[in-house]
Amino acid sequence: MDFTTWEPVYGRILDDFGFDRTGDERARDALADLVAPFDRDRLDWAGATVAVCGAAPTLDDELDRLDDPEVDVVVAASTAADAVQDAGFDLDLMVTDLDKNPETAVELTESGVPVAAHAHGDNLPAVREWVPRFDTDHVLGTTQAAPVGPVVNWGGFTDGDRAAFIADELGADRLVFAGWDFDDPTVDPMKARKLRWAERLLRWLERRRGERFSVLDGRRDGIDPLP
Ligand SMILES: Nc1ncnc2c1ncn2[C@@H]1O[C@H](COP(=O)(O)OP(=O)(O)OP(=O)(O)O)[C@@H](O)[C@H]1O
Ligand SMILES: Nc1nc2c(c(=O)[nH]1)N=C(CO)CN2
Repeated sequence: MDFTTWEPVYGRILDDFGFDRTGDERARDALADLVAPFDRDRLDWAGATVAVCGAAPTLDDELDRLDDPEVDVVVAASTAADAVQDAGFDLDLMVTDLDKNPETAVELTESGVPVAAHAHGDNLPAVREWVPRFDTDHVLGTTQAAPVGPVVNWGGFTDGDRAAFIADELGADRLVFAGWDFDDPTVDPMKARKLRWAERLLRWLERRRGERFSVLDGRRDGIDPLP
């Protein structure tokens, strides 16, 4: 997705949360100074079935979905990367805003697994602390503001839905999901609100793709549509 398509939705997210666009831009610029252009051809997922793993408590019970022979690529959001690896599955990409398990991201880049590292207005200290520790060859810098230099914006807000937008941008043929619970009673009110947005964004993405994400089955009527 290009920024022109993303920007109106981004504006609604900023309004809803009261986030400051200039804060996102400042973090983006700091990230741009720390990363190099990422060769997207190394992640050519054209025709692939991509499993997008979220970090809901249900993930452990759903990891067997990764055993499906149809799954070609595994992407994990934030702490889902640890669960996926602990269960013995190979990871193709970790997507993170560095707020929970940045050590995992360091280890992954050191072993040649790409990490999509996100900068936003509320994680600038983490960007400054952790991105310099990554192996730069294996970092894809992302922003939710306008893309600049090596930092891309292919859409998405929370780590998990951003992972789905990245898979879409990289040509995935089908997206399947593990570890998603939009109604998770264990999350705090801010996280619950972010999950509402993740759900809306995935609905938007599936409509644009002409796909039906099983993770949204039974929920579509209750989702406030995006353009
Ligand atoms: N019930 C859930 N609890 C947490 N994350 C969930 C849940 N369901 C889906 N997810 C997805 O899993 C991702 C990773 O969650 P985790 O709590 O590890 O990360 P996070 O760093 O706090 O994520 P974010 O900063 O994007 O909110 C979330 O970004 C979200 O997209
Ligand atoms: N400015 C800002 N942007 C975000 C934030 C956040 O807390 N602040 N959280 C996100 C996912 O957790 C994604 N983007």
